[in-house]
Parts: sequence; structure tokens; C-alpha cells
Amino acid sequence: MGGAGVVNVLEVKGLTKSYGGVRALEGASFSIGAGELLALIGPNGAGKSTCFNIVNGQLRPDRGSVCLAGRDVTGLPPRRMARLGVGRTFQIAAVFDSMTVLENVQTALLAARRAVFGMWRAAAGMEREDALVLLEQTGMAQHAHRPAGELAYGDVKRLELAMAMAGNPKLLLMDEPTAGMAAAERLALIDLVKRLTRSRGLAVLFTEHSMDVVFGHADRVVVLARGQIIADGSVEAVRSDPQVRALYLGTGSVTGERS
Ligand SMILES: Nc1ncnc2c1ncn2[C@@H]1O[C@H](COP(=O)(O)OP(=O)(O)OP(=O)(O)O)[C@@H](O)[C@H]1O
Repeated sequence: MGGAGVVNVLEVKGLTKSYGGVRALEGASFSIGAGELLALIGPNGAGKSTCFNIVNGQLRPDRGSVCLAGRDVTGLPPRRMARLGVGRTFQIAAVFDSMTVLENVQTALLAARRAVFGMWRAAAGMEREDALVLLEQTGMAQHAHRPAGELAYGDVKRLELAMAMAGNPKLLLMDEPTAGMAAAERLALIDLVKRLTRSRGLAVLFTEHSMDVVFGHADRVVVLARGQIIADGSVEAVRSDPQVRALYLGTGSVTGERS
């Protein structure tokens, strides 16, 4: 992505971050284009969370830059990042169990719009139609009037995705989106993410330990090891990269293994 004349949705350059004496990231650079699903993988402690937290403004890098649609946003706080189009989902779902699925999405829409337009734009009724569209797009329309607390885990994750879409992000960060899901469920979820990525021209950066998800669905894979990027390329290129194979298993295949 990012060929002549095309501005990447996200471009990070030379990201470096230490915690005391621990160098968590060292000169990490990569980019993501619109409509692209990028997996960021690496063993525990490789620097994935640090990278995420820098991109969404929770952490400031010691060096390096973060550009969103060509604009330097390095070091802006999370609220500003969110307003500029950075959305995030978490490993632990952040939905209100006692509210219905529809109410959860309406609340997310309201929060996103308040952040942009201010408190006066707080007419809850106006969010209903848009919330229903988001539920349709995430395959959750049939659950609209159920309390979120009654949903199966896979449906909670889909609801969370609908809520993340409420902010109309350009870039969506997903921290282990399929953690705790059975194989069929996680492939269905990532398939949904991929469809939304394409249909909305979204750029998605996700971390993932399930290699079936990464190698079955990502458009591109970036591999971090001890804070440095050791591979960045297509699924095929990364899967056959000798350094990546050595990192994951010594010599064997990276498919289907947890790090
Ligand atoms: N707040 C902190 N204080 C000190 N060291 C930290 C802190 N956060 C992370 N680290 C260290 O920085 C390095 C990178 O951690 P990071 O959490 O970014 O890796 P990760 O790839 O997300 O790991 P995991 O897959 O286990 O979540 C590790 O050595 C970690 O111990």
C-alpha cells in the first residue's frame, strides 16, 4: 500500500521506547493503507502492546513519529487520537451487560458524537437508525433487543466491533480480537472484520496469538522480536521467512502455533 500519490492511513517511523532500562521498541517502522488488515505478531514481550499504546496516544515514544492520513499526530492524547479516527477494541469486552445490544451501540454513537460535536448533540433518539445499520453490518440485528449480558461470547465480540465502528474510525486497533474463542468462532469474527475493512475502507492493525487467524486472513504481517521488526510482508513471504520460523519454533512451521 502507499504507492505513488496514495497516503497511508497510518505510518509509523522509527518508533523507539524504553521503560527504565528495558528497551521495548527500537526503530519500528511500518504503514497501513485503507482497506488493509495488518497483523502485528511476535512472542511475549516483543513490544506489540507498546506499539499499540503509542499509536493510540496512551504512550509517547522516546523517538519516532506517528502519522495519520499524512498528519503528524505523535504524542497526542487518546481523546484527540479518537477524534482523528483511531478506534480500539480490547481483549476484555467493554459492553454494558444490563443494556440491550441496541442501547449499547446507541450509547457508543452518542459518546462518539459528543466527543466531536459537544454535549448539545445529545438527542438519544437520533442514534437509533444508525445503530441499527451498524448491527446489520455486524450480523447482530437479530439480537438488537436482548440484554448484552445474555449474549454468547462470539456475539459480545461482534457487538464490541459494532461499538468500535460507532466512532467511524479510519484506523481500528484490535488487541487479540479472538482471544478465548473456539476455532470456528474466531475465523468467523476475523472474516467479519475483513469484510468491514474492505467495505468501509478501514485500516486495521491487530495483534493475535492464533496463527490460523493471522495466516488465514491478514493482508500483511509485521513480526516484532525484542522491539525490532524482523519481517514485514505478505502472509506467504512471512510464513516462509527463516528468521520468523526460527523465532516461532526453532525450525518448523509457524502455522497453528501459539507464541
Ligand atoms: N510499564 C512497563 N514498565 C516496565 N517494563 C515494561 C512495561 N510495559 C512493558 N514493559 C516491557 O517492555 C517489553 C515489551 O512489552 P510489551 O507489553 O510491549 O510486549 P508485547 O509484545 O505486547 O507482549 P505480550 O504479548 O506479552 O502482551 C517487555 O520486556 C515488557 O516486560
